[in-house]
Order: sequence, then C-alpha cells, then structure tokens
Amino acid sequence: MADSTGPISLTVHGAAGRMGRRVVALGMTDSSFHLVGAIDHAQSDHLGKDAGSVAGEAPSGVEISSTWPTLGDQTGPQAVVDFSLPEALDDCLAHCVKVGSPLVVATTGLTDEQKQRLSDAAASIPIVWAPSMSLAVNLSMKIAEQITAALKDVSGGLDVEILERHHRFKADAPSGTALKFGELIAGQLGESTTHVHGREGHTGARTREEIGYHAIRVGDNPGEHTIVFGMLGEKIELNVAASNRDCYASGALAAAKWLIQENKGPGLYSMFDVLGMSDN
Ligand SMILES: NC(=O)C1=CN([C@@H]2O[C@H](COP(=O)(O)OP(=O)(O)OC[C@H]3O[C@@H](n4cnc5c(N)ncnc54)[C@H](O)[C@@H]3O)[C@@H](O)[C@H]2O)C=CC1
Ligand SMILES: O=C(O)C1=N[C@H](C(=O)O)C[C@H](O)C1
Repeated sequence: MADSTGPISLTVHGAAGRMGRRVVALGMTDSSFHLVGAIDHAQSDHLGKDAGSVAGEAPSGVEISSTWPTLGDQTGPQAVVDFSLPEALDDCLAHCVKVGSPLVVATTGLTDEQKQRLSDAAASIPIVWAPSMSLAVNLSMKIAEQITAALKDVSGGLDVEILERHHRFKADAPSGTALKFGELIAGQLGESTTHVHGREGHTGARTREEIGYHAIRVGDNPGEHTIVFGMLGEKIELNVAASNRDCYASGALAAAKWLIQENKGPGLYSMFDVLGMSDN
C-alpha cells in the first residue's frame, strides 16, 4: 500500500509502447498501485485492447484508450507515469495540471519550450522528470561527476567522450541520458565546455574543452552508456548497461510512490531527489 489512504490510482501515458507495457506489467503486480488508466495515441492499433493483455500479463480490466479516465469522487492518491513522445507530452501535462495529479515524466527528446512548460506546470503539481529512471544510471552520473572533478586538471589534459547504444527503434539522439551525463560533466569542467556531436572529415586536433557524443543504434539494446575519461598514458571507462527495460519501469514506479508517500507539493524533482542523491 502506498499510504493509509490506499493504493495509488495509476494511469500510464504511452501504455502500448515498449516502456508503457513494462510499467503496466510491474504496476499490476505491485499492491501499492491500482491501474485505472492506460492512454495511448488515438491511432494506436492497441486502442480498445486490455492494457494487461497488451503487456503480456493477465487482463487488467483497463482498456487502452485515447481519453483520460474519470476518477469521479474517488479520494485516494493518484499518479500518472509518462513514457511517450515529446509531441504527446503537452496534453499529458495539461491533463495532470487540470486534475492536480502528480506526474512522472520519463520521455526524452523534449524541446527547450517543452522543458519550460514542464517547469511552469511544476508550479502547480509535483513532477519527477529524469532522462533515466534507472538506479545504476543515476549512481553512475554521480560517479562521473566525481571522476571529472578529480581529473579535470590532470597533467596533459582530460578528454571526455560519451558513447551511447540503443535499440534501432529509438527516435531521439543522442539519448537524454547521454545529454544529462554531458551536462553534469560540463558542470565540473567549467563554462568554456563545448558539446561536439560525432566527428567527420578534417576535424583537426581535439580541443581540451569539448565533450564528444556518439550515438550507436543496434538491434534491441535497451540502453547502454560508456563515459570515456581519456588522459595521456591511461584512461577510465565508466560503463552502465540495462539488460532489460525493468530498471526504468520500476524506477518510474518508485518515483510515483515517492511523490505520494513523501506527500510532495508542487515542484520539479529529479531521480537524484527520489534516490536521496541530491546535493542539496
Ligand atoms: N527516463 C527513462 O528512464 C526512459 C525514458 N525512455 C523514453 O521514453 C519514451 C518512450 O520510449 P519507448 O516506450 O521505447 O517508445 P515507444 O515508441 O515504444 O512508445 C511510445 C508510446 O507513446 C504512444 N504515443 C504516441 N503519441 C501519443 C499520444 N499523443 N498520446 C498518448 N500516447 C502516445 C505511442 O503510440 C507508443 O505506444 C522515449 O522518449 C524514450 O527515450 C525510455 C526508456 C527509459
Ligand atoms: O529510448 C530508450 O530506450 C531509452 N531512452 C532514455 C534516454 O534517451 O536516455 C533512457 C534509456 O537509455 C532508454
């Protein structure tokens, strides 16, 4: 149970997708949650089908729909978990603000304008937003910051390159996680850091200030990031890899529980907050 008022009424946005299905499946087996809504695109082939069945589980009694569930006079806690597409997020945000629902946003590839709308919405509802809901990835981000802080002034200079590998279906590049690693590492390196996406042709020698990003798309890889800290004479490679998508799905559900159990007010929270890894 999420708290004394009973299980969290869970709505999954993007429920028919690769991630949405895993959130539905894990949410159904967790007594802290009661699945009440499964939203997907109005043109989805899965509209009208049972969300549990689409997820490969027992029927849930909840059909995949393009309209939001009406929770009526139910007084228990509710939460929305979003794994969809950037262009789908605005409607989801508007709905959550309208009904006052806590929201977990996992979708990546957001525009600057969308990030601003997320911040604006967080003035009225609690939102967890993170490019990776994985414990191992978030811990690796903290380790990457520490390695950078320790090596940034190393004799001969430090070169940081970020390699990410994902399944062939991924729509955005580089991954939201790679960008977040880069942002955190740049925070340690300093303001003159530049971000270089791939290299081709006569690029000249690498500068000390740049972070390089390389996006690999292969098969069914559920997500892997390697941060290379190269020096003259030696290197460190920090590798974090998912074996399947459940690290993200269970992280998102943990974030929804955290919002409810900690009784979080309006605000924009990160997985560092959820995992107790924030600096402040
Ligand atoms: N933060 C994290 O830990 C993770 C984030 N992601 C991100 O989550 C997102 C989804 O990833 P996948 O599940 O692999 O993609 P997917 O393409 O399999 O699923 C997206 C789902 O959203 C649905 N959708 C599209 N338009 C919609 C609309 N207007 N309303 C409702 N649903 C709509 C699609 O029909 C589809 O079912 C991506 O941005 C991905 O990068 C993925 C894994 C982990
Ligand atoms: O699309 C994916 O699959 C993933 N997307 C996220 C990202 O862009 O960082 C997180 C994870 O790596 C899987």
